[in-house]
Amino acid sequence: MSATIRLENVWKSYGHDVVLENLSLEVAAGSFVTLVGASGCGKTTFLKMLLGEEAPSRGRLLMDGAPLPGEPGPDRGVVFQRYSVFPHLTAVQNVLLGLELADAPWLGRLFGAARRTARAQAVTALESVGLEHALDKYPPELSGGMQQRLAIAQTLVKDPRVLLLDEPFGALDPGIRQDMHALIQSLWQRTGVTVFMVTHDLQEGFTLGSRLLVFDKVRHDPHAPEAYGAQITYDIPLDRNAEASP
Ligand SMILES: Nc1ncnc2c1ncn2[C@@H]1O[C@H](COP(=O)(O)OP(=O)(O)OP(=O)(O)O)[C@@H](O)[C@H]1O
Repeated sequence: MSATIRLENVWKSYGHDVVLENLSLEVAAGSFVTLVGASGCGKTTFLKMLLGEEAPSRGRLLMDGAPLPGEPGPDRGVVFQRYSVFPHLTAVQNVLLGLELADAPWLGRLFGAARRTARAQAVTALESVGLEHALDKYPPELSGGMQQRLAIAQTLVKDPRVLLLDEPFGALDPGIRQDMHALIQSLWQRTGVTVFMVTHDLQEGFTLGSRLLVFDKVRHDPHAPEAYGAQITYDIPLDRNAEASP
């Protein structure tokens, strides 16, 4: 089940440095929101707040009407541009670890039948991203695109309600990117998860999602560049039957 996200007058500052100012937004469950904006305007900070890694300085963040948990949890999955996977674990062990940490957070291990079930889930997740032939390979033996597929499987296996993607394809070659676009869209259509994806590629932003948000700093004080933060300057519904239906 995917989640509705609501921001009410959200501000984020680091000390005196205002990064994001007064964001208000309602995102329907099952939306695919792409985020674009100049470097340093706070897109990653926005994702970190949704993840629960950063708290808003002011305002409220709600998931399905309830305050968003103040720490990361399995209901919100994240994939970064790089380094999301553990190099010393095989593909299947990487995915299994995510499940073990979610289900047995203190021990970090499952045993017996629970472990066998978790392993089967991990294999299914790897199959869903096209890595069925690489179950026992280590990340350094995988291409960049395959590593990102692994990172996506590691996140999807926990059946998140919100998927946060921070330039997940930014480091990949154009041909591989096309394959990844097809993959992420089919996963979105199949699961109906609510997606937020940061990208530097405007075309990617326009073609992948169901809604495009542009972040920009519109207020400037030349004597105090840190006094104002970025706002959402464009909120564009894209021509794609809005939400995915799971
Ligand atoms: N933990 C932190 N402490 C202090 N300042 C921070 C912290 N994290 C981010 N910032 C500042 O917040 C601003 C926004 O950073 P953020 O990474 O969110 O931007 P971005 O839009 O994702 O940039 P890019 O597109 O280059 O990845 C930057 O000025 C950054 O220096």
